[in-house]
Amino acid sequence: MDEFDFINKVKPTRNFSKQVMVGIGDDAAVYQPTNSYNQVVCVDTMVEGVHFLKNLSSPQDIGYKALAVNISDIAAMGALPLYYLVSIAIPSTWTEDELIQIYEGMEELSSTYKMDLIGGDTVSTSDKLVITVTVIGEAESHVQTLRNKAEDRDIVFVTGTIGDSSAGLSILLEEIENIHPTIQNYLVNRHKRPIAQVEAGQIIAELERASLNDISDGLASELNELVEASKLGMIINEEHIPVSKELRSMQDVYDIKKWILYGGEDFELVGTTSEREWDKLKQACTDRNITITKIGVVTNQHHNVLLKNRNGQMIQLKKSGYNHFNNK
Ligand SMILES: Nc1ncnc2c1ncn2[C@@H]1O[C@H](COP(=O)(O)OP(=O)(O)OP(=O)(O)O)[C@@H](O)[C@H]1O
Ligand SMILES: Cc1ncc(C[n+]2csc(CCOP(=O)(O)O)c2C)c(N)n1
Ligand SMILES: [Mg+2]
Ligand SMILES: [Mg+2]
Ligand SMILES: [Mg+2]
Repeated sequence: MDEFDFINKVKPTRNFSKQVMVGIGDDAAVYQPTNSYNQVVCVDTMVEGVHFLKNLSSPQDIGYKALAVNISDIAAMGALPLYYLVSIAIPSTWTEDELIQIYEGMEELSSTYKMDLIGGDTVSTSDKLVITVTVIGEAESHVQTLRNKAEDRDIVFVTGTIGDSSAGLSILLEEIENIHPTIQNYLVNRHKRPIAQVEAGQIIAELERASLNDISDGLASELNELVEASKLGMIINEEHIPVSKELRSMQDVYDIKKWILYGGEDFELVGTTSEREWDKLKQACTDRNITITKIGVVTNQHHNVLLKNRNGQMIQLKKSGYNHFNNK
């Protein structure tokens, strides 16, 4: 494979945005930001063996997810994704065709948001494939859906359903078996092709005040990030955490609770807003067919995340979940 030839192959033939002055082909990309918008930038990396296994995910799925997880961070900032850059470290175990398919997976998702690929980097590596995606987005300058914006008595909410991705991973890794094929397909797809909650993020961005986070490391971990940043506490009602009918159907045989609380990679949004604004948020989401659920309340009485379980007992939800250097 030739480095320059490869770059030419992944170079887009056209840009959606007229604000891109220089895309792929020079030392850096140049784009003109929109007046009165803030630029919002994030980067997340996926590593073969850590975030995906080559024999269990297609190259398209890997590309799709590498971009989706970054769009999810942009959504959590109440912003819209515009541009992306891709850095890829390639070992000899990957063919050029497979690499092009990774880009096809990203292109499939980026075209739904009309995002432009404006740059990146291509290097060789000795062992595992590493893909790093940077996404640049924009939000109107008043938007501030930050982790430290929670206040006493806020409603804690979450979009979608929680735990599916992690259960899907357990199926992929053959940690569990004899699951009905329809349920398997649903859960594995939730793991391989997470849907970033951009539209929900846009609705939340228009509230007077909201704290927001996306769920990458697990619900317990992200809730703890919100309370740490806001210097408050939370009481979460376990029975109110939304769980898909597919995951629910497994509860008699498997411990679905560990997937729901600590699994991660749901890429749903979790946040808080005032009681008054909650009704408005719920209605706006319902109108757009977006699932959003109240799961608890913020309190200034302590600095922990407490979970009221099905027996009415309060337990502390620790910040455990996915941690690269200290897992489980
Ligand atoms: N190596 C690093 N150097 C500089 N900043 C970093 C580094 N790693 C993380 N950060 C910053 O730390 C903050 C938290 O990063 P983190 O990766 O935990 O968030 P996240 O992307 O929402 O979570 P996840 O990576 O699980 O999706 C972000 O502001 C991020 O830019
Ligand atoms: C093969 C394989 N083993 C384990 C996992 C689970 N996993 C990996 S990283 C992560 C948290 C988010 O990552 P980050 O914090 O880097 O954004 C999770 C839950 C997986 N996806 N694939
Ligand atoms: Mg990150
Ligand atoms: Mg995040
Ligand atoms: Mg992230």
